[in-house]
Amino acid sequence: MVDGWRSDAFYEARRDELEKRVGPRRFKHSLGVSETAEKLARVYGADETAARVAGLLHDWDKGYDDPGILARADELGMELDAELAAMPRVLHGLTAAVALGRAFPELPPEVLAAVERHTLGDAGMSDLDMIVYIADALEPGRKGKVVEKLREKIGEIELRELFLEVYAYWVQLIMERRHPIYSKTTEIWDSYMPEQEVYRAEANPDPIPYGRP
Ligand SMILES: Nc1ncnc2c1ncn2[C@@H]1O[C@H](COP(=O)(O)OP(=O)(O)O)[C@@H](O)[C@H]1O
Repeated sequence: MVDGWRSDAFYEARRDELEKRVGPRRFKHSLGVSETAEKLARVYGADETAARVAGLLHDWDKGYDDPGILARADELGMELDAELAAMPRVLHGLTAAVALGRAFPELPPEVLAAVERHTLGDAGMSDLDMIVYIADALEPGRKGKVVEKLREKIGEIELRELFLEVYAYWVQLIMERRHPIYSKTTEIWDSYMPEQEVYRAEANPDPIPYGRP
């Protein structure tokens, strides 16, 4: 029999608690993320149980309103810099990772990391981190043409490529909604880009290279 955080009993108990912590729409979304993450883990050869559990728990703290999540971070002893303190909507993954780690010490760090990184992403994300990030965007409750196109790519392209496509889609969406972008977003993006060769023009004998008027 499997016990601890990998057991069905653990999953079912957290699922029932989650149902009381968030609204019905968010609860359904979390079940969708859990299922999608498990499927992605199967396709990409990652730990299916870890993906299923991290997907279920990713929005553990999403039930708090803006002042509530700031109070929660404070209660947990988290020190937020001024930028994050001004972006309460992005904090629920960060607080959830700390809170879940304390409430359920048997949860492994890789599951907590995936919960922590599901909103803003990070440099050096693990396969599991990417899987939960992708599942959050592509679970069956998310609608739209772009989402459908991205869904079709599951298993067709590498996990990292799929993650980058989903990340780019989300950042674009945030811009379209005229929401502020977290300042480390470009740094995170660049960390996945191959090193660019710095363009250096050949020394040109003509000081006005594009011709004289
Ligand atoms: N790089 C970013 N910069 C600023 N806001 C972001 C960024 N990524 C996501 N967000 C915002 O954070 C909020 C929570 O996103 P997310 O955690 O992915 O969704 P959910 O918790 O609903 O599954 C959304 O309002 C989203 O637009």
